[in-house]
Amino acid sequence: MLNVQHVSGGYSNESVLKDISFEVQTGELFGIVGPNGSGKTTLLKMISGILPTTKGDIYIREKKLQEYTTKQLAQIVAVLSQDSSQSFSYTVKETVSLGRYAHQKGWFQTWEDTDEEIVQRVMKQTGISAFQNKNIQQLSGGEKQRVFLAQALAQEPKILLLDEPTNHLDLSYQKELLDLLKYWTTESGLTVLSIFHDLNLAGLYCDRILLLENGNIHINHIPNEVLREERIRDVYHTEIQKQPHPKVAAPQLVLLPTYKIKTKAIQINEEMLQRTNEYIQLNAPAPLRTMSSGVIGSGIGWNHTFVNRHVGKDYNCSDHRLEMATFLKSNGFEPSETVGMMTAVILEDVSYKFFDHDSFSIFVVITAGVGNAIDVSKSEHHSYLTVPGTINTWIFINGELTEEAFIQSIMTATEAKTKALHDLKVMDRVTGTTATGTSTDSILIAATQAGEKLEYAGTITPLGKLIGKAVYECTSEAIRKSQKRKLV
Ligand SMILES: Nc1ncnc2c1ncn2[C@@H]1O[C@H](COP(=O)(O)OP(=O)(O)OP(=O)(O)O)[C@@H](O)[C@H]1O
Repeated sequence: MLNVQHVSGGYSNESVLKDISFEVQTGELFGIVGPNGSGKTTLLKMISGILPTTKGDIYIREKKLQEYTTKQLAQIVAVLSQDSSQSFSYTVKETVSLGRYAHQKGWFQTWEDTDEEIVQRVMKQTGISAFQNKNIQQLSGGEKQRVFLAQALAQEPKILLLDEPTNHLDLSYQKELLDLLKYWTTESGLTVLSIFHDLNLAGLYCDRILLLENGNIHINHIPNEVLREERIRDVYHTEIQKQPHPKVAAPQLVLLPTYKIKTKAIQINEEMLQRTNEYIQLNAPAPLRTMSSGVIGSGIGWNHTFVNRHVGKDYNCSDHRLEMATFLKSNGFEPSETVGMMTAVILEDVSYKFFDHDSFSIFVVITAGVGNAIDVSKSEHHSYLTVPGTINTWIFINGELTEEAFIQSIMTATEAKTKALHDLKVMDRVTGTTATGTSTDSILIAATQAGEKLEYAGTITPLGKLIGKAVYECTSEAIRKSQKRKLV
């Protein structure tokens, strides 16, 4: 659809673009990104025919750009530029209707039913029908942006060139516009070339991204390859981190602020632990990076407060997350900053230990009841029943963990717990075999992310050794305490 071949050029004596070549296929959503001044707008101006090239050629549908008349080009290419806002005193509808110019015939322009239909349709698609009779001068930046987008769409182009189309739009219109562009490229074969400053939006929506650096193509590839951490760091000269989008297979980048509120090196220990008959609570002086399976605050996050709540054995609730959130709120906790677990164990039977290594330390807190003990290798013999967690393991680490170390911490802790059950000969009542855990165990790994960097937490690493020992000892002690209580 579009073929840019060895294009160079710029303004008067200043050459901005240097030997640029790339192709865009029909139906592609093609992103152009790059730092300020890298030549993105210049490139778009050349493709739209506003700015001449000094070298090279641009082909649209295999025909050179210069061979098109202005009107012919307007039937194929529509442009939404950054400075579209040069608004004369037109109404919204009049402004959109100007987009039909390229399709009107003869000296005396006629307005036909199809023109009206198209104008109404694009106004609806861009959400501006309601104020079609308003003067464009009276609109907000985002509303104007949508009017000029509607004007470009009224042109019924085959190629849509957009210079930062989302820069005035609020979150919902950004998403709506990009969803629409994606829909039109996928379903109607519209070809879209768009400049993006927001690399995450580019990563989320584009089929391919061209990264410009000082007027040269740094790379033209799929988003995952273009948005590599080292590449973006080098080209944009800033610290970022790449992570997968939580819902779709797209890369996302987060900025790493240089200015961080530096808290004093904190140490999580038993002085921070408080217990009532109703719950055990630990308030960290700063948010901790967490990975957990709590009823509240599960998954990966940052949390301040940790609550292990006692509930009766007969606790039964259709929405235990909501019920727990309500409980937390009514006790003065902020659910969005809390990892919350439940247990039927008497909280007095909690076991906790602090272990120190040269440069890091861990604090482990465990409640354990084994009424629900299960041998995982034979769990098919059990019916599915959700009851409050019976072994709740909290592991606080005063150190900086990698993602790998978080996951390995869970593995190491699970092995240690299983060994404790084995050594105490805790049995699965249904199968008569040694239990490996209980049916609803919960775990929390929470790290201060300050101090020594701990790459790994496998069983024979320094961190793994501490976790293994602490979890084994605390689980054993907590089980013994709760078993003793039953015998009394
Ligand atoms: N009309 C102009 N006359 C002379 N030089 C210009 C003109 N417009 C842009 N330039 C220069 O060309 C270079 C590339 O500008 P361009 O607008 O293409 O960059 P960009 O990548 O779109 O930047 P931004 O992200 O800031 O929008 C810059 O150094 C800029 O100063």
